[in-house]
Amino acid sequence: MSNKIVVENGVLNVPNNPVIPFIEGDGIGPDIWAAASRVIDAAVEKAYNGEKKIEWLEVLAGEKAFNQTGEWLPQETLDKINEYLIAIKGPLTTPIGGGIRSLNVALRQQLDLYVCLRPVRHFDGVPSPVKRPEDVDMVIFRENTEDIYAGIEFESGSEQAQKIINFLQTEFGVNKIRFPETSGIGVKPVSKEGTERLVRSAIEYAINHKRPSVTLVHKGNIMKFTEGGFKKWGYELAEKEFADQTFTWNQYDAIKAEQGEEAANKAQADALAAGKILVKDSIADIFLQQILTRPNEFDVVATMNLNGDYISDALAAQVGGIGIAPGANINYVTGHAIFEATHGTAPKYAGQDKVNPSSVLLSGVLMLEHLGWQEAADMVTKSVEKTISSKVVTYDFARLMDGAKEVKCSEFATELIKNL
Ligand SMILES: NC(=O)C1=CN([C@@H]2O[C@H](COP(=O)(O)OP(=O)(O)OC[C@H]3O[C@@H](n4cnc5c(N)ncnc54)[C@H](OP(=O)(O)O)[C@@H]3O)[C@@H](O)[C@H]2O)C=CC1
Ligand SMILES: O=C(O)CCC(=O)C(=O)O
Ligand SMILES: [Mg+2]
Repeated sequence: MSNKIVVENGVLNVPNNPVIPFIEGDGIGPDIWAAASRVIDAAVEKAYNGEKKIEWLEVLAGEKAFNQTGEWLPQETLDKINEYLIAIKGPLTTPIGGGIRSLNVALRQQLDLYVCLRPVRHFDGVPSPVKRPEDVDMVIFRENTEDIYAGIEFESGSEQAQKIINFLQTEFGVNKIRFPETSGIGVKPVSKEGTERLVRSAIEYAINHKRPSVTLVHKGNIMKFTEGGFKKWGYELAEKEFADQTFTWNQYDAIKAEQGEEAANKAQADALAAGKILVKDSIADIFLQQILTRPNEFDVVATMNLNGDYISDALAAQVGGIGIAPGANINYVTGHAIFEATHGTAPKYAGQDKVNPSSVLLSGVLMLEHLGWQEAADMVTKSVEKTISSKVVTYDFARLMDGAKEVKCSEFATELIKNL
């Protein structure tokens, strides 16, 4: 039997010995990947008595790729991930202000991994800056291919920036560019198709996981045709494709305008009592306040690329930080997916065997669940809970916990394996 994962009629077919490409990553990547892969392998071995085993295949990206091949993201890496469908990666460095564009973003764009899925929940015993971290249980659906992350930017003073500014001024009468001589220019594409496939995935997830609401987060009051478009298209999609399963605030407003507030309240209450999912929206700035003050009100969150990047780190902080925040980049149509930590390369800790491997490990748990290997996934999750509850933790948690025993990244993995 082939050891390739394939999609057949929209369903993943996973052999017992699937080949899964991995990118080790820059900075802390080698430390956390070594630790996390040991735990994943041990859990799979234990859960299936050796009947299943992942055949890891290293593919290169980032500094390791550049040093070995002269390329930051070799075509062979993209080809292998394309071929084997599912991959996992450590973080990759992106220089600020100049140099290469993000390899992380490039991977998502080139494989069209349009959903960045980032579940955020609290693990018992994890130290948190908020009083009730257990109230945070949200799943972020971040659009992963559009927005200002498309990388269409022109430097201040460049011929391109000047041409665009001149064009805007002469063709469209734009007179609002405050300092036209020295402005850099960025372009923010947000499309109906891009919004629809993201919001569709978020609503399907809410239906499949029995989540009561989907919140569209946007800044549509200011960016009317990009972020405002996202909100409009999101509501339209819910009402068109999920009419029987959802009730939207858009519908609430229409009923209120025609029949008054009482009728709108009743329609919403009836819809929710019938098990429909509430599709609502929130403007991004107040959303960042409300996830802190009343996190109970939010479940599935659908948003654009930049908002999703900010929201995922902010929410991660409420449940213990990015050291424990997992993620996945998925194309639900082709079946391609790359699982990856939410955090970056934390260069100051590179090579110190110090940081928390939980983010990439829990991304591995998402991967195991995606493969249908739920037993192994549950085993890792339970071990993380047990190990943290026993107060054996890496530096990031130890500095916030009384009476904790601080261990290295590799020692934490060994403890996790013991607790499987
Ligand atoms: N998907 C990806 O590959 C991503 C890549 N990046 C890239 O990473 C580089 C560094 O980015 P930076 O903004 O410094 O953000 P990082 O996420 O790399 O690090 C910021 C801080 O977060 C904490 N942290 C990160 N990872 C861990 C971990 N595993 N365990 C414990 N604590 C952790 C550390 O906090 P403390 O100092 O408090 O100990 C660290 O100093 C940049 O080039 C950036 O572009 C960034 C995000 C995602
Ligand atoms: O690609 C990068 O360097 C940063 C990306 C990022 O912060 C994220 O995807 O969360
Ligand atoms: Mg980020």
